[in-house]
Amino acid sequence: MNTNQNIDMEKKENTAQTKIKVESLVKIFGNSPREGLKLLREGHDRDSIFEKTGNVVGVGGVSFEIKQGELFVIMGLSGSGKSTLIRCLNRLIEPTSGQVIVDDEDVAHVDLERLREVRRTKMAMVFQKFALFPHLTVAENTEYGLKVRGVDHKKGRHKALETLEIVGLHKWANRYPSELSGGMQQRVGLARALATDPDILLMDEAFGALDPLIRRDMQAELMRLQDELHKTVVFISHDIHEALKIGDRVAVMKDGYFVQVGTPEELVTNPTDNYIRDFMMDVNRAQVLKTGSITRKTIPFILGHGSVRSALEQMQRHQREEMYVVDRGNSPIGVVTTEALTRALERGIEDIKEVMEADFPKVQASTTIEEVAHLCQQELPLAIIDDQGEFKGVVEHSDILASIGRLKEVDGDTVESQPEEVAA
Ligand SMILES: Nc1ncnc2c1ncn2[C@@H]1O[C@H](COP(=O)(O)OP(=O)(O)OP(=O)(O)O)[C@@H](O)[C@H]1O
Repeated sequence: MNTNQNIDMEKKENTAQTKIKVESLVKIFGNSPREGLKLLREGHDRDSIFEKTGNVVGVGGVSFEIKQGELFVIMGLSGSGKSTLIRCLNRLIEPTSGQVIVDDEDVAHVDLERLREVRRTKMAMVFQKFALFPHLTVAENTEYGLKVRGVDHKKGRHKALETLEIVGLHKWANRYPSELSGGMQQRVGLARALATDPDILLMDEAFGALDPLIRRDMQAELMRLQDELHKTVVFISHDIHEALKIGDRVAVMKDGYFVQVGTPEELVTNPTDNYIRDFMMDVNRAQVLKTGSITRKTIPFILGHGSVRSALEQMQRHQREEMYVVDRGNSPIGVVTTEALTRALERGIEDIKEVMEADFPKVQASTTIEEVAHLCQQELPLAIIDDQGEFKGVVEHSDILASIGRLKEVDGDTVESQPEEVAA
């Protein structure tokens, strides 16, 4: 039995600082957007505004905040307003009203010169169609944004090669886009955006043109880059699986509005209406739910606080067959079972260290249930730790099975043990 599993899933850093704050953003297409806006404010819906004025409401008034380092996905069906919204953020499309505050500055209302500066220094966009220049090499394409900014060739080339290395394409620097596969071309698109070192990446259906397998690679690549570079990413997708897989938070958009914004787990376990519920119908919950959401809070035994006898008494009181032992920093360091403790007592062993099993399954709370499902075969419950390595509780194998629907629905609630206070 291989019980020493330590699935090391780095939890994404999500600092508290707001990077983008969008307030009541509206975009109305047509000849008389002001008239459309007036009707919108009077409470008319999209269809009614179209009938009365011929104007199309692309975005009907959305407000949201994105944190520094967050990967925020806007997901919706065709025509829901995703592209319009993301283009309003850098004003490739001029908003009709509302604010787009980036680092305390309302980008929706700065003059064109300042807007160009913001685009050059803070935001870069990655498009679905790659938009590479066919007559330029991979390195030249990557360097392009830097050249436009007036960075000298030597420096620009150095930065381009460095960035190509990050996306794994440095060996292809002197090739032309036509020699590359679709996935590789999109990596160049990504490298070109990253080369300018923007704080914010705007990605409009960036992987939409890729084959499923390559798309999966690119999703993994983006998540890896995100962990490494901590950019703020706004990612548009019409694919709910992609959205739930890569997003720290996902906004589901419909007819120009956000229907629900939440973490993938919140959307799966707590859809606010039938529209969201329908989307979640064919989602594999095990791929979305984290072990942290089914962790049973349990009281561990603190090493140094007692003897074999006191550990056994504590376990009997809690009717537990096994109990994790933590050090004074609350890190799990071993597990004891009633059987081993009883045998130790019979043999007159008093020190818990001599009885403790140090080989046990340890899993980070941010690991998905799918990733730990194979550990169901093991005898011991999983010790769940946070990203600082502190003990959070245990997951029983029945919890894993229940969460993926084989025994019963858990609906993401934390399953708690009886919170009886004991002196350790
Ligand atoms: N330039 C435009 N002029 C008029 N209407 C537009 C224009 N651009 C978009 N629209 C309309 O705005 C609405 C939102 O379009 P948008 O392209 O933002 O949707 P989307 O969710 O990105 O769709 P897709 O996934 O197909 O790109 C649609 O009804 C669309 O017809």
